[in-house]
Amino acid sequence: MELSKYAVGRVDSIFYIPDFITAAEQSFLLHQVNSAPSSKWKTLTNRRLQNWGGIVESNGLVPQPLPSWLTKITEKISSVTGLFPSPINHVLVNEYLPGQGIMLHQDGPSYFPVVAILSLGAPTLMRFKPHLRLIEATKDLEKAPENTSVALLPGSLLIFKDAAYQGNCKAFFLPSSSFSRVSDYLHGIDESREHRLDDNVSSIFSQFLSRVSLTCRFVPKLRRNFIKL
Ligand SMILES: O=C(O)CCC(=O)C(=O)O
Repeated sequence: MELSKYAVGRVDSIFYIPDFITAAEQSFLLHQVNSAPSSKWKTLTNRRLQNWGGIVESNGLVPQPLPSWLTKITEKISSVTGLFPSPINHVLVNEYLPGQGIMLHQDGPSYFPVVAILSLGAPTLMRFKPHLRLIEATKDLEKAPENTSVALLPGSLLIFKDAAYQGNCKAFFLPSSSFSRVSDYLHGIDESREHRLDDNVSSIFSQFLSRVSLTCRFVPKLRRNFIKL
């Protein structure tokens, strides 16, 4: 796939593929998410989540196999995008009720610096905001780093490559051309029922349905499970 055709926003290395999956695939995935035992859900203040693939610790992943309904979709993401060096081995399922969101953040250093987020259910808006250190580093330049937003419709795939995955990207043998400025950006979703695209585009989404997202990543370093006696 020629990914550059799907580049969006005013920040490099963000890609948006609409209709990445069909309505039937969406219903299937939602059904699987909703069939998980209630113990699989972790409830946070502003969303709830399921963790699949194992526990990500600062020094790697204590792996658990992904269920087949997830390997099928993650294999499709890997093969279509060609961005992952090995099979995706970690998926977070987030569920947001109307008005819920996720605060601006950067993903942890254990992940390979590419994220693929599949959206199901309600639409929303993902915001990218320059990190303070990028604002500082570019304050003498003519062009200040910009905020950008991407509307995420159900069935779409958002990809961004984030060198801020602390960054010793060379360790992953990425060509330097694939390093991205997104590394210096935070991403998040406002806790609001209405999402304004940006100052120039006045579309507003009102959310009535809940939204479910699948955040798919690859953790290169695996840790062996151990039992303490
Ligand atoms: O739900 C989303 O689209 C974003 C999730 C996210 O940023 C994360 O899991 O780190």
